[in-house]
Amino acid sequence: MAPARIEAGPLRLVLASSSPRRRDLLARLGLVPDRIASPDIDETPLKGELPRAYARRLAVEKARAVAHAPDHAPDEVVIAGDTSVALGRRVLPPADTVELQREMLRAISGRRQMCISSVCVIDTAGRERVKQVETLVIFKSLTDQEIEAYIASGEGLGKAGGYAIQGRAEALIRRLSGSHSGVIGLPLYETRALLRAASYPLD
Ligand SMILES: Cc1cn([C@H]2C[C@H](O)[C@@H](COP(=O)(O)OP(=O)(O)OP(=O)(O)O)O2)c(=O)[nH]c1=O
Repeated sequence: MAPARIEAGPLRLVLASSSPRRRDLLARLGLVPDRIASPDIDETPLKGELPRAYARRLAVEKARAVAHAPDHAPDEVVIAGDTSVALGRRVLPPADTVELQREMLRAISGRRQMCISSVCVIDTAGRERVKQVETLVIFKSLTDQEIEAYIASGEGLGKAGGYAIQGRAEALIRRLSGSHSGVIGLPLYETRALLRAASYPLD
């Protein structure tokens, strides 16, 4: 008698992110995570760490933190991301205060900045795959009045670089080249490719 074939059950998707934006971006791929986990990792850049390496490391560490946690199940595919804003060699931190936000908006005004978005997917065999996309963002030269009006909107507070492209900031952006979804938090093209490579069913 032929041995019974063990059918693999459906895979479960775990979003390793506390960001509601990443959940919304997954929805644009028709996906609803089976579980959402908040990775608790130290996001301090290493000494001398450049923005690309930083964004990549954070996406991987967030995914690993969830994939290696005791409540991780063998049928779970884990996805995590990181979005960092780089001005030259400098990673711009989240705008935790209005003062810091003002300082960053002045610094990025009229200058080229790179939004680096990394995605890491860990499949059920524990294999890690990472993709990174860089998006060039150039704001117009901002007047003090424009900066204060933007700050007063409250939109960019807490966000990397002090702005959120998904709101009114886009009206101040002269040029964007790369991945719009990547700037918000999860580049859809790369995310789809990584999930497919991890055998997660996607059209
Ligand atoms: C530049 C930019 C950043 N952001 C946000 C997304 C994130 O809050 C932040 C980047 O921080 P992340 O560390 O990538 O994400 P997070 O801290 O929100 O969530 P988690 O670590 O749990 O996955 O900047 C925007 O929403 N829009 C933008 O245009």
